Amino acid sequence: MTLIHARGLVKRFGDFTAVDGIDVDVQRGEAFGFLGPNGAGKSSTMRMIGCVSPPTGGVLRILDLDPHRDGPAIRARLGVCPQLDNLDLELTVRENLTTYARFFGIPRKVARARADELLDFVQLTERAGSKVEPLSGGMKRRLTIARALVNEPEIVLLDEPTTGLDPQARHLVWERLFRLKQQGVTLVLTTHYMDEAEQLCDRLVVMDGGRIVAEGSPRALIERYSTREVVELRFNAESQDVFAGKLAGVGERLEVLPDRILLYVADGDDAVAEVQRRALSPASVLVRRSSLEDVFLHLTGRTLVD
Ligand SMILES: Nc1ncnc2c1ncn2[C@@H]1O[C@H](COP(=O)(O)OP(=O)(O)OP(=O)(O)O)[C@@H](O)[C@H]1O
Repeated sequence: MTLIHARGLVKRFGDFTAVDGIDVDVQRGEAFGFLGPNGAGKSSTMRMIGCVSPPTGGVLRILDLDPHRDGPAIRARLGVCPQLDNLDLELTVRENLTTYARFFGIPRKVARARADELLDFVQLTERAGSKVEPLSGGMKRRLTIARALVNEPEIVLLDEPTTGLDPQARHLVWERLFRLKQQGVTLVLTTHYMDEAEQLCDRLVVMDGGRIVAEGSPRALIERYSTREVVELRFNAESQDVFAGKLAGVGERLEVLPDRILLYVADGDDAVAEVQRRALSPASVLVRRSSLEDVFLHLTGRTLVD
């Protein structure tokens, strides 16, 4: 079943078009991602899906309902984890959940039991009675995710779920989100981290300048828009272009970045051997598999994380 259906969806702010006619379908049980750099239009799209920002144009159906007419009914079935944690600092960890539950008309006793269950799920049981302020960034984010689950939503919207977290905290959030997905919850997330998209998303769209530039599973996108391996070469010299000229014909494609040259190749070791045959001596050589970062670079000519 299609839970989110958008055709030619547009969001304008005055003369500025933030979302420029995108088509999206999200199926039940999917983890779907919007991947793109800052300003690509991801949050604007999420806010329209969350029924807190009306579309300027196009068709949008959520849970087979119309956001304009049925906003409250849709919102009751969504869980929202915004980009910035907006937890109530005056309340305890548990109270943040029980108070939020009251907005959905959940009876006090049920709310308390659900809060305890959710605190267990996000591994915050031991902090239930403490205030929010002293929690680490990762704990706050997990509490925000728990809060988004209070109404047992069918779709959870996560706007950059791990931005600003350290690597360990990110992995813990990913692991919890993966569990949620296993439980059949539909996840829709935005991210500008390609590793996050690769870890979490069954399918994603790559956005740039308000438009969708590619769509597919992480693996399909990499297969379609990149090669199997990438050789990263760094040279000590000032002029990379000179070296780039000498590398012509090695592999399928070459990208010159300010600090390195990327060779897109089927076999990295073969390409490195060819570089050596041409008597070029890079300061460092790294052979790695292609990633979504390479897909984005190929599609837009820019790196994703700037
Ligand atoms: N309320 C608004 N009024 C005017 N312009 C806006 C508004 N909200 C967003 N924009 C602009 O729309 C563009 C897309 O913003 P949006 O937040 O959707 O991008 P994003 O991909 O989510 O990036 P970020 O990761 O920075 O949130 C940006 O150029 C932004 O400045």
